[in-house]
Amino acid sequence: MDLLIYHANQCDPKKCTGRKLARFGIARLTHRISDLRGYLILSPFSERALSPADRYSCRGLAALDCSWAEAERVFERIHANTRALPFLLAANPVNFGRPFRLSTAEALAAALFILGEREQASLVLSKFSWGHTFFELNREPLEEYAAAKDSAEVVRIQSEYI
Ligand SMILES: C[S@@+](CC[C@H](N)C(=O)[O-])C[C@H]1O[C@@H](n2cnc3c(N)ncnc32)[C@H](O)[C@@H]1O
Repeated sequence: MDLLIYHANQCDPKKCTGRKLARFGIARLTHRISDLRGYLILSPFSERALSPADRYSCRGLAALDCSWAEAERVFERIHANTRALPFLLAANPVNFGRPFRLSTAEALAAALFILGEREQASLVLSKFSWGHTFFELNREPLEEYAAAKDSAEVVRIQSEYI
């Protein structure tokens, strides 16, 4: 699946997971919001949860690599085609153990897993020393979300974990 990252240039380049994915040719970077057209955009502010039913409804997946402090303002400019990821724990060193606050790489990998693209999900996180920890921490909910029929079922499953 095609992966696109809108990059807002707000992060420490050494720690930025989006830049790292681009360096490995796993995702493309863009600085233009208009390039996101047609992509399913991963947004923690979306009212709709991602589910396997989204699998064929987009040309690819997009994330917005920006600072968490600026995220609400950046996402104000994005209106269509957004999806939130359900309850999952971050494994990255900056937000380890925090629910919902995933790095760009974790968000893309989780979305790929839910959409049935498990090999690509593993490839995304294989570039990070903590990548396997994300799957270990979240294996059970990820399996359940990936087997859900639609967004409403994902939300129901999520409520059992919160
Ligand atoms: C705010 S940026 C932070 C990037 C961080 N500096 C890094 O290097 O990975 C993380 C992006 O991943 C996606 N993301 C993270 N958590 C998410 C969630 N719970 N639901 C949907 N998307 C999420 C969003 O696209 C979000 O903008």
